[in-house]
Amino acid sequence: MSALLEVRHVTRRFAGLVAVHDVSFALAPGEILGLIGPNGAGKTTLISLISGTLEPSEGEVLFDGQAITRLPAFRRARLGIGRTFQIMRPFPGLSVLDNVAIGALFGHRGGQAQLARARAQARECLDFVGLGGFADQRADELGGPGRKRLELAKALAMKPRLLLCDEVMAGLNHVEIEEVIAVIRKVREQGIAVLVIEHVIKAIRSLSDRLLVLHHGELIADGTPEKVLADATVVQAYLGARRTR
Ligand SMILES: Nc1ncnc2c1ncn2[C@@H]1O[C@H](COP(=O)(O)OP(=O)(O)OP(=O)(O)O)[C@@H](O)[C@H]1O
Repeated sequence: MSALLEVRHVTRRFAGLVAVHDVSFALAPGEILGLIGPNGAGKTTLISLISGTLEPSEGEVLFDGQAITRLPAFRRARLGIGRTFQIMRPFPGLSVLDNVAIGALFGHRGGQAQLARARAQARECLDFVGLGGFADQRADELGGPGRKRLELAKALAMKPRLLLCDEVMAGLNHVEIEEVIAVIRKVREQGIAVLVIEHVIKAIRSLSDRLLVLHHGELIADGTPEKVLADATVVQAYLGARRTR
């Protein structure tokens, strides 16, 4: 199957620091790709280079065969790239529903033109992630697990073809993690490609079709979870220092 996303020899420097160095990979429609690596390895930077909140210093990003390397984030969102943020900042005074409706208004292909329709679409997304019962609550009244789901619902409301998830399971308990895994699997069943950054190894192992490992900004492994998690370089660089929860 041809790639939906292609990252070609992408490098990103911040002054003297090379956060991402010569990274290349491709992602097919409906594929779930896990991205792991130690703190500071460059994972969030890589997602930002794909979503457009950062531009690469070198290299190219292609979406559906089109170069998007220099497109601003809102244009990429309209092409169908949605993301969640590690640091969650819902609009605090707005309801949970309206936080998601904003995504529906500004998302894929210009989004829904009218607020009523955007709200209807937002309601579907809240049901999809299991937050339907919280629609009318203020967003800042949600607890941590609810905010993670809200991030997912906001990204899904933009009707993405590619969903970038930045640590949507961090801080969740085992039951909550299983619930989020089920949501991401349902997302994939709709043919949406998913790139997931996660430190919870057990979750990423069961969820991912393929795993990438970043270390000091370099891609040190790309393959099936079984192969990658048994790789001696990966064990030494990352897993050795962690408990595989
Ligand atoms: N805007 C920035 N300006 C300067 N340095 C940055 C910036 N963003 C990230 N960095 C640096 O780039 C490196 C990679 O950071 P990044 O946040 O991408 O890592 P990460 O793998 O997502 O880490 P974590 O698992 O802790 O979230 C780090 O050394 C970080 O300090």
